[in-house]
Amino acid sequence: MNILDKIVIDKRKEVELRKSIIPLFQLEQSVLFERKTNSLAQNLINSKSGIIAEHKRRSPSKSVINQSLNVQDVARGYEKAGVCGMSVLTDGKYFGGSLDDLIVARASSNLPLLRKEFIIDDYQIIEAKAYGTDVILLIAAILTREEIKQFSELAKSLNLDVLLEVHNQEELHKSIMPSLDMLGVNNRNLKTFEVNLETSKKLSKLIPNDFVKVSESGISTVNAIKELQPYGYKGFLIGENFMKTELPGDSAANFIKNLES
Ligand SMILES: O=C(O)c1ccccc1NCC(=O)[C@H](O)[C@H](O)COP(=O)(O)O
Repeated sequence: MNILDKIVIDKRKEVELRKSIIPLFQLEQSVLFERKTNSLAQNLINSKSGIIAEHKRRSPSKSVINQSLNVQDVARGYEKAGVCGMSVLTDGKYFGGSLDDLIVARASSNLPLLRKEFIIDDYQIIEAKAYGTDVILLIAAILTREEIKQFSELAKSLNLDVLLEVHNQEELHKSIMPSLDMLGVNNRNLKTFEVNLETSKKLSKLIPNDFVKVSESGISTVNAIKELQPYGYKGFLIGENFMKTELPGDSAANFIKNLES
């Protein structure tokens, strides 16, 4: 069984447990549920650099990235650096994240926040909104077309942006629909962890121009972004390259300075 299948099996159990602890109606009473959201897609369209910076402590492909930072400092640093949005991993078992990370990031910055999660149930979208998210991620590799439609339409009804992630042509063809805002190409194969930026280049011409194009994973140089921009990419999701440093905000600031110069 590959890691993605394992993550999804664990996630189903986790979500059932969460539902039994905090029922939906209680999530809908959160103060943040009424908050006016910020659009990541709009920020990317208006930006020259298009950086979405991630908070990532560890991952299945890289056991430890950085365990010593606090989310507040990371969020403030990213906002000061001028990123377009922040991605917050909320999975605990495989990435060491939590919904508390999302709350702390929300309290520390006004950036559009992406809940980076393996969404397999409506409940997680309501939860995302209740914890201050602006954007949800849907991963085509773990969802049917019907689920993508159901989840993206629910997210849009809550004024959340939707980033749909694909890794190959088949996933892309299955997923295209009007309820998506951004189409992300993950350069990492989530089943084998192989990373190749050519994936973004290859798939770019198949993505209709109605969607904001985002390239995700394995980006560590300004040159990589300069190579991807002519393919129509407006957003670049970067995790490890910033998080492996002592001051991710400063790394992001230098990166953006070099990109825009
Ligand atoms: O990063 C992993 O090892 C991973 C494994 C299995 C599923 C998802 C995984 N990562 C999630 C992401 O998409 C990345 O955290 C994100 O794109 C940033 O990537 P990077 O800049 O390479 O840290």
